[in-house]
Amino acid sequence: MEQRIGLLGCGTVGGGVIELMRRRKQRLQSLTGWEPIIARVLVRDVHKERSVSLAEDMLTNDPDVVLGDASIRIIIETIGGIEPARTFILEAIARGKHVITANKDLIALCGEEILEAADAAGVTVLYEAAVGGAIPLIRPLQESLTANAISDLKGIVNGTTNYILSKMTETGADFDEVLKEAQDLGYAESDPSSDVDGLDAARKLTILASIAFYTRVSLSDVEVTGIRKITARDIAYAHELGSVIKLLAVGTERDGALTLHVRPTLIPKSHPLAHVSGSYNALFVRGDAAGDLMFFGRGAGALPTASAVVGDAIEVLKTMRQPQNGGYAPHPRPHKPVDQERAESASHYIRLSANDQPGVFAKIAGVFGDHGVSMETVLQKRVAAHSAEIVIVTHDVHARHLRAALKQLEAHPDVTTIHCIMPVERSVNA
Ligand SMILES: NC(=O)C1=CN([C@@H]2O[C@H](COP(=O)(O)OP(=O)(O)OC[C@H]3O[C@@H](n4cnc5c(N)ncnc54)[C@H](OP(=O)(O)O)[C@@H]3O)[C@@H](O)[C@H]2O)C=CC1
Ligand SMILES: N[C@@H](CC=O)C(=O)O
Ligand code: NA
Repeated sequence: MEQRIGLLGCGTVGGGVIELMRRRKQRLQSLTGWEPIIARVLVRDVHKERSVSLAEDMLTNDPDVVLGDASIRIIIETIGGIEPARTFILEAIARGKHVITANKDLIALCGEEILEAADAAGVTVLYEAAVGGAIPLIRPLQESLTANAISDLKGIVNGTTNYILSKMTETGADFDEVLKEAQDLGYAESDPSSDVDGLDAARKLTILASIAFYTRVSLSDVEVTGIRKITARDIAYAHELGSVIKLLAVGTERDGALTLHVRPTLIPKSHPLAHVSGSYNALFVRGDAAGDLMFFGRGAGALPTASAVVGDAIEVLKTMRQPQNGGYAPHPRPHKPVDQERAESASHYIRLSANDQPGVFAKIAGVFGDHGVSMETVLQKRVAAHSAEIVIVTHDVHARHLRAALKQLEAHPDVTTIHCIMPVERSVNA
């Protein structure tokens, strides 16, 4: 029996969904007992060239044609952003349709509203593609691992920035040029500043942390630093220090309080996350019963993302008579305070420029010493007449002490600029 599906959006991900559903037509039928058909496709511009061939009468730019079609019981949303995606999804739910979405912006910001509406309407909303593209993360966290108290999430969850940093490291390529490549490959968001400024990763951490720590985390709870300030010089210094730079999303729970960060981080080359390159993503999870787990795979791109969307579609088709929600909202969850000050002490990388005169380094070292910050490694290079660039890797230091030392250095007459500050990840064997 046919099961008609409405697709909202037919760009990188939507095109991939159509292609993969065509490829797996027989399997979808035998697995679910339904014959799923993409019946209608909503786009902005019906005349635009598409990556997949579509019958003319499938395409529309009128949302009512899709949402108002009572024979369509499943909606797949691949438009992105908050509006009009939110309104379309809420309308679909109100009309009793199941929803699958790849939209992390929307789930991170309005997940509660959407999943409560779905719960009330008795329909299913799934969003495996929203975090980590092809990597199964949402379902393992909310099903296979729910018996655990999860204490740590740490990973690379943005393909665009990982592609940019990998290419800058491997080929010395220029930031703008590599960003353009990531856009051409379909990895970047429609506004790539979401990727570059760390917001996309923060949205994904919001979703992951809410599920993993069994609470409700807001996007504003996440401290975010993007990769704009990372230059070829930092990448070269990282190399000299036996490390690479990655944009890490980190969430921890200690004694019932959370810390949530997204920031560029120096990672030793011996660390497993150092080898996660290009559009690949990886997530390390620590549970009290399961111990340490590592998830790895393609985090962006048409077919990797479609893999997760179509996987969700199969789940919806299989369970259409037994709605089961995405697990993000339906039950009240304990409130857990976010306390970034509880972050454990960590080693830090600092690159600064200072006057190249006798005694200056001793003064800088003195400021660090006054705040209890001790140095593990120091690199110093003369970059121009009277100007030296100094890279300091500290021993483990609490953020409060480092902030105080840096504040004093910012005002120091011999320090011209503090270019870059990043935490340093310890080697797993350390
Ligand atoms: N690209 C990736 O690797 C991944 C993307 N995602 C998420 O998937 C979603 C889609 O991303 P992606 O496919 O890359 O985006 P694209 O920009 O490639 O595609 C967006 C599609 O939505 C359509 N659209 C945009 N605005 C409207 C509107 N107002 N009304 C109707 N249709 C509209 C566009 O129509 P038209 O074609 O006519 O312009 C286009 O077909 C986003 O939420 C993104 O975050 C998740 C994981 C990975
Ligand atoms: N822009 C995102 C796409 C997938 O979520 C990324 O680069 O990871
Ligand atoms: Na996923």
